[in-house]
Amino acid sequence: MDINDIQICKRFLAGCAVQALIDELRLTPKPGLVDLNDTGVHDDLNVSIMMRSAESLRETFEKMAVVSFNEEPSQTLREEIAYIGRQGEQEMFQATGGTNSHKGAIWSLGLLVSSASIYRGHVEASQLLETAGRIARFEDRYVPQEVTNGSVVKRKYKVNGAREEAELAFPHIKHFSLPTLLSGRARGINEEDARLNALISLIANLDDTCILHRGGKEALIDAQRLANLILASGGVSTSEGFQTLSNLNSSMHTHNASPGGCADLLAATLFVDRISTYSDQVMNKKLDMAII
Ligand SMILES: CC(C)(COP(=O)(O)OP(=O)(O)OC[C@H]1O[C@@H](n2cnc3c(N)ncnc32)[C@H](O[C@H]2O[C@H](COP(=O)(O)OP(=O)(O)OP(=O)(O)O)[C@@H](O)[C@H]2O)[C@@H]1O)[C@@H](O)C(=O)NCCC(=O)NCCS
Ligand SMILES: Nc1ncnc2[nH]cnc12
Repeated sequence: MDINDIQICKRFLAGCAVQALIDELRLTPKPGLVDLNDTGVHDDLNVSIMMRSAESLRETFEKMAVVSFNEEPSQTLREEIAYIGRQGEQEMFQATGGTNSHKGAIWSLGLLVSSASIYRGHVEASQLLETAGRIARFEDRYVPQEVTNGSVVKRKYKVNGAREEAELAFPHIKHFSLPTLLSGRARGINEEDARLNALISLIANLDDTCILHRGGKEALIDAQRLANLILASGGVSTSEGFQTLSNLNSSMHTHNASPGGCADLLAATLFVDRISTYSDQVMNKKLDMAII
């Protein structure tokens, strides 16, 4: 098997993207979000709907990988991916019966799949993020001019949202969630807690338009304060950190708010981690290509 083969590369990258969505979904306990314990603040989503949504996106990510394979970032590529992404949004809505489960993830993971495919799957984290940012900065002339939850709160609260996060090459993944994940592992924390800490580092720092739209500024301030407290107490593995995680969950319920944007960026972080680990292993020739 050879990752330089376009068919293998598309299956590999789409497989990593869908797995990242499933890993995010299964991570438990997450504040306000759907997980294995409960549906958080969501009355129109649950684990099986979100699993269907994640699986429905496999073909979307495969198509994005195919058009990007060995290409250069360009406006044409950006518009091809956006077209495939809009079709993917329709697949998602069909799978969920009309609920928005993964719109932000189609955007962020789609750009990252495209970036990874440009390098045929062999790329380290910072270049993967930089190239995804370069693709995002090209204009999509066909983007629908619609009022979205994100566009409303971005104007109201003068914050950045999903588009700017990507155009800036995912600074919250680069500076917060990925280092938190890697340093947790290096300190010997179990994988679940390292991932939860990565999510908490996003909640502490990101202006999540999903929280702002549902709960307003107060919800975002409360979420960021409690998430910072968890990090200051040493993370979710400490008893104080775990208690504060429970307070953060209660606060999300009080505001009926959910960190959906942070969840998407956690999935994106897990994708970047998987691709860069794979790339390292190939470089060190530790990986048996036949097992991919
Ligand atoms: C550029 C786009 C991402 C569109 O962005 P915009 O901000 O205009 O649109 P939104 O509809 O608000 O979606 C953005 C979603 O991105 C996630 N997100 C939020 N904040 C951030 C952030 N700071 N950084 C990164 N990502 C962020 C978040 O997604 C999650 O939340 C979704 C649920 O949210 P919502 O629909 O608001 O749901 P509810 O609270 O339940 O509201 P109601 O149902 O009550 O109304 C969930 O999907 C999570 O994924 C934001 O929601 C890009 O999508 C775009 O260009 N779109 C145009 C169409 C297109 O071309 N698409 C193809 C692109 S490849
Ligand atoms: N686990 C989750 N729960 C609710 N919304 C989400 N958007 C992305 N992941 C989510």
